[in-house]
Amino acid sequence: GVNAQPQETIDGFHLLIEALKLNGIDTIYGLPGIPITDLTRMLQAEGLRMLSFRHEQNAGYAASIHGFITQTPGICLTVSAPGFLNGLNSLAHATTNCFPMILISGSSEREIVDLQQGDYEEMDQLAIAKPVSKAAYRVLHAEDIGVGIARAIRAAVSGRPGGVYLDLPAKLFAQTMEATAGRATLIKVVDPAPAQIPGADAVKRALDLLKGAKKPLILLGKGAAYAQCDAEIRKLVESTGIPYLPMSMAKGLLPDTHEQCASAARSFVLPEADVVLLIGARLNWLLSHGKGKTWGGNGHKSWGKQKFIQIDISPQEADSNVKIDAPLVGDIASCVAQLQKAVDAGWAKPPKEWTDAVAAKKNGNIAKMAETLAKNPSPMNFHSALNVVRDIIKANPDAMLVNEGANALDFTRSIVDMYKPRKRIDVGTWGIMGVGMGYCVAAAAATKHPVIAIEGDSAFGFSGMEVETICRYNMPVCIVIMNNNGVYKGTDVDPTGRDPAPTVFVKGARYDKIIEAFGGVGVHATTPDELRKAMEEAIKSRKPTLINAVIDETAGTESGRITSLNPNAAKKK
Ligand SMILES: Cc1ncc(Cn2c(C)c(CCOP(=O)(O)OP(=O)(O)O)sc2=O)c(N)n1
Ligand SMILES: Nc1ncnc2c1ncn2[C@@H]1O[C@H](COP(=O)(O)OP(=O)(O)O)[C@@H](O)[C@H]1O
Ligand SMILES: [Mg+2]
Repeated sequence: GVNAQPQETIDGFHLLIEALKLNGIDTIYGLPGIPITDLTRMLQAEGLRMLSFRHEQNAGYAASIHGFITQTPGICLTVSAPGFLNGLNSLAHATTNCFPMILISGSSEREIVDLQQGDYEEMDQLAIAKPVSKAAYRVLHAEDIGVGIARAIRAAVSGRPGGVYLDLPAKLFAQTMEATAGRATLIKVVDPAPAQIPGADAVKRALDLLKGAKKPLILLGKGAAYAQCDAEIRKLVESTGIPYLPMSMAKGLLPDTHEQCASAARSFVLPEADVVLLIGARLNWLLSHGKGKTWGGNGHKSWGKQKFIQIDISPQEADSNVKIDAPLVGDIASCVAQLQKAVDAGWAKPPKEWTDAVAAKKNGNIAKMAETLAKNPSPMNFHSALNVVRDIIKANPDAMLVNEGANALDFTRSIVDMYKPRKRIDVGTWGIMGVGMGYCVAAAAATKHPVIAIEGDSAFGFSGMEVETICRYNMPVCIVIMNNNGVYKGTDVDPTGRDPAPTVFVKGARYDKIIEAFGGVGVHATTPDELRKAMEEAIKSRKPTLINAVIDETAGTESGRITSLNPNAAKKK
């Protein structure tokens, strides 16, 4: 017949890119190589932001925290086998922390993998990903890419968010199909994180318990921050008048300076409270599993009498550690809305003796801390350095705060007040070191706000090479390394005299020189004034900056706040 129009075709590369764009994905964190190098070029050419890292682990941490900040899955893209394995840490981190992310890795052909015939970077990646992910899928045919992306997104963000693995064998990308038919296979997911309304009976049970409390306490977890119903949460806290404790990444949901914030009285309110309302917080190790000394311990008058209400989207979380008297299963926004209705209908504030007792304890501790912060020892210690950081964050409440280390983490969490939600992003549930620089890239890419990273010198070392990445994209990141010359402190020695101790680093290390290699601003700060000036300049200039803050080597304690988790070595005979 007449010369038929050549059929327009579409290949696997472009079906994948169009499926991502169709679902509002605009940023990819990854590292090029076989079989995805061309994919990274095409993603960029098609208008997605393709952020390329120096180690896939950091790209993965970036993707995981992108998910926490935006409620859309962060995407990490890696090559097969070694690249995939480097991404696994962050996939497990995302699943553990309930952050939505998708790890997409190229892989070898099934025929060769399944016969173990020794393909280039051969590995059964799907099988290896399953145990550390919330869900894991593989796509073999181009017409299934639309379903694969839809399933991965829905699995990542619905219910309890988590890490999802999507395995794409190399041959998939070059497959082609007729373009119109191909595009018809793509799915734009509808309502991927549906509201989960709590049952009326569960709401009533929770309210009856909370109404009757003499010493109620609200515990806000990172789930409450993730839910992005900030005004509703603030209204519930303020309209009930109940004191609240924010977990690390829930800080800023209400300003830490809020009169109902009980952080400075944590060790008083946990054992004393008679009813505890958990909102998006698990009673895991961070809360001493809801029992033991932290909660009053055996023999304490509240022992075994405390009642728990738990708002959580996971129906299985209740009773994981202690009996939950009123599980309220649903998404936080829906659960808080139901509770608010009852509060609006009339609510008695908690007894004055309770709120006064909390305030007295809190104000006493704040006064003590103020005394410590006012000291100006030389060399600087964590307190005098963080007193500066505290002022900088107060003056720049929109800045993102990345934080990791042991003392560098624990002191920052208690000294640096946060004023807005989802600004403090840190090691999370696992206490994992190495998230810092990946988090900085994602925080800069996902929020456009300036990013301040307070890093232990050991913690920084896990991802330090990404300083080049931060400079390459010219990101407004100000890294402050709390350089106490070691893991926890810098004073250990090798009793045999042969080597440096396993916990110390090069004396007087000049980390600030590293960033100068990539065109960034390096500062060596030995006083609070030098630190303040350098941070203010970095915020103003928005130039990538690394400040090497020299901290007293004796200032830290082993493992910071969690010293008790260290096993006791048997006493030498
Ligand atoms: C991946 C990984 N490796 C090792 C650790 C163990 N660890 C390590 C190695 C820390 C570093 C502490 O040293 P730092 O310099 O970062 O902080 P401070 O000196 O301020 O305490 S904190 C901690 O729990 C970890 N949590 N995660
Ligand atoms: N939108 C949501 N609605 C309800 N629960 C949520 C939501 N998002 C996350 N969660 C829950 O929040 C909890 C977060 O707990 P966790 O990570 O232990 O916080 P933290 O460490 O701050 O205490 C998880 O149990 C998770 O299921
Ligand atoms: Mg250190």
